[in-house]
Amino acid sequence: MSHRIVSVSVRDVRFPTSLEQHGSDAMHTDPDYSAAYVVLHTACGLRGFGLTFTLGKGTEIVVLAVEALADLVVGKSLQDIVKDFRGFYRLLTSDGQMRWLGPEKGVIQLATAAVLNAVWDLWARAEGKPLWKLLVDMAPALHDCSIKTHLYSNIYYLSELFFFLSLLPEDRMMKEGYPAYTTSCAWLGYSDQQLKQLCTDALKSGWTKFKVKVGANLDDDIHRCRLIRQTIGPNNTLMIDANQRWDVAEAISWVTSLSEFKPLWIEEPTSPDDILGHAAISKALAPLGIGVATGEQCANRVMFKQFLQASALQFVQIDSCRLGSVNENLAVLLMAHKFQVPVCPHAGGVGLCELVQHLILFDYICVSASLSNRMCEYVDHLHEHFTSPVVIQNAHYMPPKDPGYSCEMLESSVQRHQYPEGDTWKLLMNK
Ligand SMILES: C[C@H](O)[C@@H](O)[C@@H](O)[C@H](O)C(=O)O
Ligand SMILES: [Mg+2]
Repeated sequence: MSHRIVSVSVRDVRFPTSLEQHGSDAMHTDPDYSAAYVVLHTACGLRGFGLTFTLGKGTEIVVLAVEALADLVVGKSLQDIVKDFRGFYRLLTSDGQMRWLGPEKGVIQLATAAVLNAVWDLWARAEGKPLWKLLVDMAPALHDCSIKTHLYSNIYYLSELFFFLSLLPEDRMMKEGYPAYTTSCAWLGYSDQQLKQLCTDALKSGWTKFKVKVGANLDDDIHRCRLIRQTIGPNNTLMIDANQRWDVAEAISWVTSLSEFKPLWIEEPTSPDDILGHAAISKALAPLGIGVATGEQCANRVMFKQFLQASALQFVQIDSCRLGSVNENLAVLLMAHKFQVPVCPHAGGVGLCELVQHLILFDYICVSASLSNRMCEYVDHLHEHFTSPVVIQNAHYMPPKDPGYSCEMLESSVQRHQYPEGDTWKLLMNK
């Protein structure tokens, strides 16, 4: 069957999460978790679903960017795309006029991710497999999907690495799942009472690794980290996340002041583009046993290449929507493996957990073959809007079984939350 793409639809779907301060951090104080939600329609009726994660008003710009890319997709058949997937990636990212907007960063890259996520979903559905399984079954052939440009020369030939892929049996993942940590107990806007209650509940459900937002006020951070450390005890894992709030020297002194709470990592301590700044922070914090994690705003593989080359991060946080979909994430997984730096994906938002679980399963089964110092982020928000929501058991992601990339939303949810015409928004605007 040809699976020719006959149309692309994209919708602006927003959830008013800022009302209860879900998702709040030192830089994003009123986040409404949102998605530019893409559906590819094929001549034979099969559909592919994709999205990119955004916040509130930003969504309308990403939607326009997806519409601008749609012409490059309509008329193509899935078979032709996957036969030369690398070429298709380059077609989307190298349009002579739209490339000026990035290249491969910002709004246009988020839009590329939404479209390509939908293509991968379509492919997995056409094969009748969950995406992670499609990737595992074709591991050596993935060479043709990954992005090689700008990775060559001083690092290695990406192609070489594909010959050294491991292939662990899937049984362990099917039985135990992939280890996760939770961020949704400790958003910056939550009260002490909320923090304590959510951590206590999470401990009862088997969570052992917790991330706390910091960066707005040092006294408040000391107070909140103390409260959480006391609640979770000395042996559970704590991470802290500043969402780019500091400059380099400030980051070092602030985190040093929080070192008594024994965080495993400081996430996004400074500008996400400041690679050498991250290297300086990494060096200064290493004696304290605190690593640097970053990636949720790392725009592309070339940035990751330099972070790795400069020893500027100790935890790679890939993102299923910030990078150019599976294609670019594959390149980053392989580079992280080459540098022996653990990958701990960024998730949460709306749909990011659903998407990235596929990539980290592939990483474990085919690339890293290790769980050492590795875990995938989880937040407990908005899963009820998906047709195949993530399954968490005892703080582990259980491998998805349904065909596709798990980001199809319930049509009723999309309609209710579409901005501005959905009922949720009409009600809020009339208040
Ligand atoms: C605005 C968002 O909630 C961010 O705070 C969030 O993605 C965060 O950085 C995270 O690591 O989960
Ligand atoms: Mg973060």
